[in-house]
Amino acid sequence: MASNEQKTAYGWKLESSYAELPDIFYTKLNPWPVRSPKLVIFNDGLAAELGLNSEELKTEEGTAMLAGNRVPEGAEPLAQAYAGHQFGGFTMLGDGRAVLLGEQITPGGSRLDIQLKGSGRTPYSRGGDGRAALGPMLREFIISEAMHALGIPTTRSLAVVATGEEVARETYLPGAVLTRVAASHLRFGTFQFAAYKGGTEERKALADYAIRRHYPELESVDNPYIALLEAVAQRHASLVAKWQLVGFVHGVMNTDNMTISGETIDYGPCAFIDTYDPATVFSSIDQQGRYAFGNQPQIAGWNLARFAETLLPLLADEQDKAVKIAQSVLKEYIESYYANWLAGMRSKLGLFNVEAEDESLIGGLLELMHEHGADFTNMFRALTLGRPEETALAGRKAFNEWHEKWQARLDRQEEGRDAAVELMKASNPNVIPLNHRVEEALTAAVEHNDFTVMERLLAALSAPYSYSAEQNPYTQPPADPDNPYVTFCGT
Ligand SMILES: Nc1ncnc2c1ncn2[C@@H]1O[C@H](COP(=O)(O)OP(=O)(O)OP(=O)(O)O)[C@@H](O)[C@H]1O
Repeated sequence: MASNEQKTAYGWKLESSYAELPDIFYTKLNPWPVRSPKLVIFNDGLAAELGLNSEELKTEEGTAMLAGNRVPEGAEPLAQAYAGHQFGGFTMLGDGRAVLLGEQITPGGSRLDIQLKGSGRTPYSRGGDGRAALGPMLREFIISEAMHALGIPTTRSLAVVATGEEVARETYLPGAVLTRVAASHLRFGTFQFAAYKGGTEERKALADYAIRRHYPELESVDNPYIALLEAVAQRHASLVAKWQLVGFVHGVMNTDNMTISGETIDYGPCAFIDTYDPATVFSSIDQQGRYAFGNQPQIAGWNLARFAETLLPLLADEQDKAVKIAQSVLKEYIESYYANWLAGMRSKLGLFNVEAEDESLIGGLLELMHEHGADFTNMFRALTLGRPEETALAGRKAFNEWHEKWQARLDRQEEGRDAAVELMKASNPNVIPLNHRVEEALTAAVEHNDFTVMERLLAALSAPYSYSAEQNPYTQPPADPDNPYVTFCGT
């Protein structure tokens, strides 16, 4: 048996292909130990997928690993360098409070990054303390796992360990370390770093690595770098459409928060919209609404343009030609995003086939929802369950007319009503992480050391399309829809 097929204790089977990149891309260092680690939440299902031994990891020694106090045997942790456009301005960044323990080779043969977030200072910390607060790490755990259950590509959360130390933010807060699992942590910002700090060789090394790791089928095509750009653009056309279809607001779509794999990353001031309003923002620092719900598809396009710029020397020998190639890929992104979104909206309304009037049917509903402040998730749930009378639009003449048109449209389909309802159930989640429910769970955990509320919420969120009766308490919109209830999203 090859040595890399032997598991160490706890099920670790860590490699570090990332460290084979030129050394400008990282700094090897161990996480900084914390005072008194206590495991507060652990994801048994994910551990099993990773081939990790849950029971061993939950022991004191195992928890010490998830806290960064002990490095798994054979692991060579490192902090990754990257750059990014933050709210439009370019800056050098890097893992300022995270280390990559390594890449776990799973029983299914996947290679997944295991990262500790909140693991102490690194050369990229700038002025920061390298630490993370418990509330935001639990929030990342809940939302990322909910996104996964919704079928949306995302980084995952394996565990949160409370550190027994305080972190100084506006006030003193309990500290924590999150174990994050990702297809990789290659970001658009990693390429921006390569373009800024390295030469063509470094860019090429990074692009080759990204292709090998995420798009191996492109290795043999004529120009794999054009194919890489296209593939990343297509993954984001799909990803952002999925966000829009469930009402997810990322909140900080800086280029360092966009992945080459097409996974959602960095659950900072993110949240799901309650009432439907494209202008919704959850981040208090986003005064201009740059990252508002309705802007996300365009912002992803803007970020893709920054990514494309880093690849220009690899796309074609002449700059003009390279720019034209990039522009055409970006145009395809917009078209593909819209096609994905439209197909998803059709499914949300139980429509199998395409009719010319669908766009106005969909647009008409969204306009009414916006005008009358309808709850996004509940609206589509009510339509799925055939209970239009339970929506905020009930009794309105314009909605009645819309509803009649929609019913007639459904009647024109061959597939029949039962199939339409099944399609709607598979496309409209019964339950999403409603902000007031997330807040309630985090308040119980952080302020009262009670993690049972969070565990019940996680269970309700684990099968969002099941329409089970146990989920009912988690589908009630907030009493006060004007209060966005997003407070644990700091750092
Ligand atoms: N307390 C901190 N100490 C040091 N660096 C920090 C701290 N908080 C954030 N950073 C760094 O600032 C940058 C932007 O922070 P942001 O909050 O967007 O990222 P993050 O949540 O830490 O990381 P990720 O994108 O990996 O989820 C990142 O490079 C991050 O590592």
